Amino acid sequence: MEKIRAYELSKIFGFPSKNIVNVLHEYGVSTKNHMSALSEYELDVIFEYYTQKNQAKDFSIFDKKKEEPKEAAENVSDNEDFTPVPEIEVGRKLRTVDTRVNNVDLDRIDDEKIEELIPENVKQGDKKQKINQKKKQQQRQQHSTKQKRKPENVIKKVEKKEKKVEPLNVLVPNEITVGELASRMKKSPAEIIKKLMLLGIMATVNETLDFDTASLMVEEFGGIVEKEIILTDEEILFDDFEDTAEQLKPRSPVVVVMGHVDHGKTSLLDAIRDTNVTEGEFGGITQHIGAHRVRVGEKKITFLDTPGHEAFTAMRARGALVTDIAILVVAADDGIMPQTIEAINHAKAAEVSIIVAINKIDKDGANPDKVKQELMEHGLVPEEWGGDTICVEVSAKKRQNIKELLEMVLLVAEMKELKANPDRKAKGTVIESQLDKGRGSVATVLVQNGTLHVGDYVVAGTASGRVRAMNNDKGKSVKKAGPSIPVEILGLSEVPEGGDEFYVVEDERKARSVVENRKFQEKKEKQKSATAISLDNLFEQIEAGKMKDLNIVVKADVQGSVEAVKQSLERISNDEVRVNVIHGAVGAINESDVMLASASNAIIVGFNVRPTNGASDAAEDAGVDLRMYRVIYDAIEDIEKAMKGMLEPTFREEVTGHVEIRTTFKVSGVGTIGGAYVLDGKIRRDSLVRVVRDGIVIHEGELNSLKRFKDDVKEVNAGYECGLSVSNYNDIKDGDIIEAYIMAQVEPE
Ligand SMILES: Nc1nc2c(ncn2[C@@H]2O[C@H](COP(=O)(O)OP(=O)(O)OP(=O)(O)O)[C@@H](O)[C@H]2O)c(=O)[nH]1
Repeated sequence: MEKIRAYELSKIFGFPSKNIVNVLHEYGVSTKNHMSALSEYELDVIFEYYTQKNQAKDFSIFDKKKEEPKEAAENVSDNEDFTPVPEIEVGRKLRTVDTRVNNVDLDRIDDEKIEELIPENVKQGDKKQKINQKKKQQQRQQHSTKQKRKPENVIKKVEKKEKKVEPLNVLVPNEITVGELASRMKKSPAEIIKKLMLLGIMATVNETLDFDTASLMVEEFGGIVEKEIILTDEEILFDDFEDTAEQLKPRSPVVVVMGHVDHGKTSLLDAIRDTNVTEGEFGGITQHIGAHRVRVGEKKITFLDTPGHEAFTAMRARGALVTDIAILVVAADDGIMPQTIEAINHAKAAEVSIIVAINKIDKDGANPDKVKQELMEHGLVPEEWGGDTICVEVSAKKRQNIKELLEMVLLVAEMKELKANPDRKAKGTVIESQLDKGRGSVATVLVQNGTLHVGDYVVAGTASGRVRAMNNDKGKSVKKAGPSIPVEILGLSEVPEGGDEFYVVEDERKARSVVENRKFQEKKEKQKSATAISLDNLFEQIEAGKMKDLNIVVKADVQGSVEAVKQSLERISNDEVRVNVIHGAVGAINESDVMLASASNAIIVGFNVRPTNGASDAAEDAGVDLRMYRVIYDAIEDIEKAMKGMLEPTFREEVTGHVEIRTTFKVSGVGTIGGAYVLDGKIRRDSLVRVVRDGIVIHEGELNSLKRFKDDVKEVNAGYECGLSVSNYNDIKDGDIIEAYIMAQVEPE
């Protein structure tokens, strides 16, 4: 057991430690001072003492602010907030503790301890009684051992016992304060606090306990735990029951197309649509509603129309998990490119199955084997090479192998055993939405479970309303839509956001109040700064048990650094936190990186690279922590320190502005002078500077000179031209960006 010292206990109670020492002195323990570790017995004495003193009152003993009249204080309770104890003899007082109130647990202070405490003169009289009691007890025990041999007696005894100590059923919610738990357990908070202390948990009456700790307390006192489930209005309204195996029916897969720019995502989607039309599907041309369905034999596949991983991750960032399968398009003449890698990592982070479409095989330079080789390097091993990644060689342009690709999609879908229950109220995700002049709020929703009907009352984000009309992807008006079916719905009060979850609800009035409440909460959330993960709050989040994985996005100037950083970072995982590099690539930090980090609660670590302007803004909006380093060792050290709660951010750089070099000229004896233009913010003569070329930092240092026309100046603001030179660096070129920054002291929080 962890020992608690007198002063620690006094802190929990909120009064001077001398009070504790005084109480102990009063009860015959005289060797104690405020640093003394307290034995279990001494804790018993103190807790009983204060439990007794507060029996008649409420639990305000723990309310430090509550003031009692001063004159009520006596020597023991000097400066205490408590009702004073009547002045009676020590021996009697202890006996008072033992017997006065019926909820004091007599077993907890054993006879010997009481004996030790009772003064000799009092003991004399009591001793006989005690000995008699002991004898009687022994006799009773012997008697019962004899009886025990008969099984019927055993049963009787058990029954008797059960009748005697009725265990108390205690409702325990996910979180409960010590005070509330005590009242539910019909105990005093002091008793609970003491028990917690014996388990090494220091808690005050207002401290919140989690379900496990609270349950343990109930069990320790012989009670029975009943889990209390508190349903929110939304939970009651949305009726989120689990479907049984019999209710679940197969549903079609939902697919997204991703890949590098110009590798043929749009062409492939067009080709897929065409296959469908030429097969004579009724309804003709697909309307643009944000998603469409194609028929392959007896089955159907739902495609999301917006290609690219940005849209996909933006949706995931909002908590929406809509896709089952990602088709990764890789041009056979170009191979794996940066956005292909991004797409792979985005799909992996979302745990979506990947099928590779090796496109443009009709082209002369097409080399599908090279693509497969490169895929292997990124953890996707083609099936024909012994892995489990299906690769289909296609030509979107020539419409080659499109059907085979679709069949593979169905195959993967079949393996995933995608199911939903069509016989319940619909639930799904908003794919797209807009305000139409004539039709009002128009939203494309993907039904993910249940069936949506015209006339249903729907809540989507902060919008709600009755579905007035529904159109499918062929522009046809429909009355209902089941799982995996995208439909355009009219009738919502407002325009919901893409990625919003929608539910059909029964109680319209309640639904409106839920929506109102959501709007209010949303406002509050916006006011509250986002609690995204950062190195500064990492330790707190680990401590609070909120962090099990530390996700990191790594961007660096060269591939070698990406790999080195990845390996070194993953090696610093410890028992509490696993460090995962979810994406690593070469180049400036872009908005897509920030989106991935935001969706995966990751931090971004950059080596010799800078964020693009859009990325900096996006990171600030989303509360994503961007950390830039020049040396790998510094990054490892920072993250290690942050994991141990030892990071001391004393200085932090603050970018003051960006300057573009527009022309350069060499001056003998001085070096290269840049004719420049301040793009944003300002640059100061004493600024620290970084020379950035194509998003990569190529030099870091100080300014050598800063001039307007011929004059030296202290600073130049945005919109003005200037001349500058960088100390010890003469290689500045047209188009370079000079990032000016200062090191600002960070106030400790
Ligand atoms: N030869 C050949 N060209 C193709 C094929 N698929 C697409 N292309 C061409 O590649 C170019 C890019 O195709 P898109 O479908 O626009 O590519 P994307 O990936 O959607 O491009 P973004 O939307 O800009 O990211 C176009 O000129 C297409 O005609 C193919 O199978 N063979």
